[in-house]
Amino acid sequence: MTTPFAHRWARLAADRGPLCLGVAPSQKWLLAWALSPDLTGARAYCRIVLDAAGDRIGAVKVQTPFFERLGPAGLELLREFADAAHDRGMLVLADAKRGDADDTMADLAATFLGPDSVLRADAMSAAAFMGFGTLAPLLSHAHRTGTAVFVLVRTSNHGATEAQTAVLPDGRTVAQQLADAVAAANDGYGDAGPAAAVVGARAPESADLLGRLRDAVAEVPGLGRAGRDPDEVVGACGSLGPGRAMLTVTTGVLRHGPDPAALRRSLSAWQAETAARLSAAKVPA
Ligand SMILES: O=c1ccn([C@@H]2O[C@H](COP(=O)(O)O)[C@@H](O)[C@H]2O)c(=O)[nH]1
Repeated sequence: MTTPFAHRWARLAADRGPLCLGVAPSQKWLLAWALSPDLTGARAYCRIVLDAAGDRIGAVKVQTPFFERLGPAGLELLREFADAAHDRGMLVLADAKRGDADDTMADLAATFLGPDSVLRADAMSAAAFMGFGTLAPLLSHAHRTGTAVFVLVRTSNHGATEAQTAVLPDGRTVAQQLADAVAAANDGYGDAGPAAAVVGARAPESADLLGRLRDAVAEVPGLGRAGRDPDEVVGACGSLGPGRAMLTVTTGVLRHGPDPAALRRSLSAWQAETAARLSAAKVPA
């Protein structure tokens, strides 16, 4: 029997804390780390990140475009990175933000999700712009393989507000409708549903959105960004059950690279801080 993603994450979050490390070998970051902005640089970047993460971090969120731009060798590198992350006990969230018609979704799942897929991730992010129903084949595959689909509910980029807070005829915002759809997609699975959510917690309405998710795992990006108050970001996660919050930091850690010792120090500090802030934010049952 395959262990559901939600249970695997809950166990890791209890052991290693709720922190997820963003992995972004973009040309910008490779140059900032004095690496060549090509496959060689990306390979070195991955080695440094894996060394820094060791076996203490529960999950990595990999920005797939920064690997895809490197062609077939970049995809091979992404797969090697996922294997190496698994060897260190981490879960891999492929942040591909994909969405398409439903007849493509089984193939998308076969590309990204699970040990028999091309890229062997434990989860991927997906957009429901073509209708939440188009995600059904992806969710079924995720259920079968113990993986998860992180649906974009409220993203952390500034430009997202107009589309995601638009009000629907039933009075809910687009983001609220998506959060409710994630919760409904997990109906019948208890606390082990394959639908998860991305909720950038800087937005003032994020606490409401997180509260709508019921048992779904929520990835909360944006920690460590200038202008973001970690208390505000983590505080919004107070209503999530144990092992449901996945708190992602990218820039906040990467800016300490490429020195592995500095990266490790930053990761440890974020790990301790997020765990403490999350437990302080918990709403008593
Ligand atoms: O809505 C968003 C906005 C940005 N990202 C990606 O996250 C990292 C930056 O993360 P920070 O923790 O805010 O530094 C960058 O790679 C963006 O592409 C995202 O996933 N969602």
